[in-house]
Amino acid sequence: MIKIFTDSKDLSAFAADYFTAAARKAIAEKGTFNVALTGGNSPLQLYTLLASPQYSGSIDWSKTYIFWGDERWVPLDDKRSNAGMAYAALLDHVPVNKDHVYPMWSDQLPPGEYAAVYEKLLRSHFDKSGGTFDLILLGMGEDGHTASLFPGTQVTREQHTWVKAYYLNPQQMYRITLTAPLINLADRIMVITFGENKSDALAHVLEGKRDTITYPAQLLQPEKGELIWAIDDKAAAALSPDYIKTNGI
Ligand SMILES: O=C1O[C@H](COP(=O)(O)O)[C@@H](O)[C@H](O)[C@H]1O
Repeated sequence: MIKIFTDSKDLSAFAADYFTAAARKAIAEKGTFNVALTGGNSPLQLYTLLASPQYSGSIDWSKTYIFWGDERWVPLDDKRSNAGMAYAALLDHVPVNKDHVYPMWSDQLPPGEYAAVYEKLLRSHFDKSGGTFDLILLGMGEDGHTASLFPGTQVTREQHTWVKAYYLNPQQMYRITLTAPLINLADRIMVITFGENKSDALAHVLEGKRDTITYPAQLLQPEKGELIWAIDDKAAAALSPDYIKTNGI
């Protein structure tokens, strides 16, 4: 499904409503809400909105467990940190239990070891709380990457492991990421994508020939859950009218 907006404010309000509804449903049904946050610029407005009195009061943050879809392997006070951004825009302003927040970062372990620890933590958390992620938020880069599943990387071929870390040469940094086998178990995936610089990649991802090595966002194919692309009209510019007619909501 895709939902196209002409205004980023409307897009973020839609995403905030979606987030809130997912949280309320999960908490009503099983007592917890398990969500993975995304990084980059796209979710900033959403996080700010969720922190506002209009939204923050409608979620039981004490029953909310926060994970991440991916991370740049930098400390939280580094301006590139996805978790640092989420704390500043959202988590520092809502009554979430800080012990229920699991950034993908450790200053004690190297990234590869921490990826295994993070996977263990997720498996044990899901054993206790039941199910997997109620919601995974993601973005998409102009190269068609999502989470830290970058074009041409081995991690796009992963079939079993849930969390991987690897050195991303072009960026000269480690990345840590959930992999497609775990992402696709989620009940809901929402990908937030803005801007004309993403229109070519988005058209390839949604309408092009399947090539998940070149366009890793094509890996998003939930087994049973819902996948929704919340995009602006600039990102949607290269989609065909037929595709929009068939998949638009
Ligand atoms: O590097 C990353 O980029 C993507 C896309 O970011 P955006 O700034 O274009 O919205 C993001 O989804 C991912 O979490 C992040 O690590």
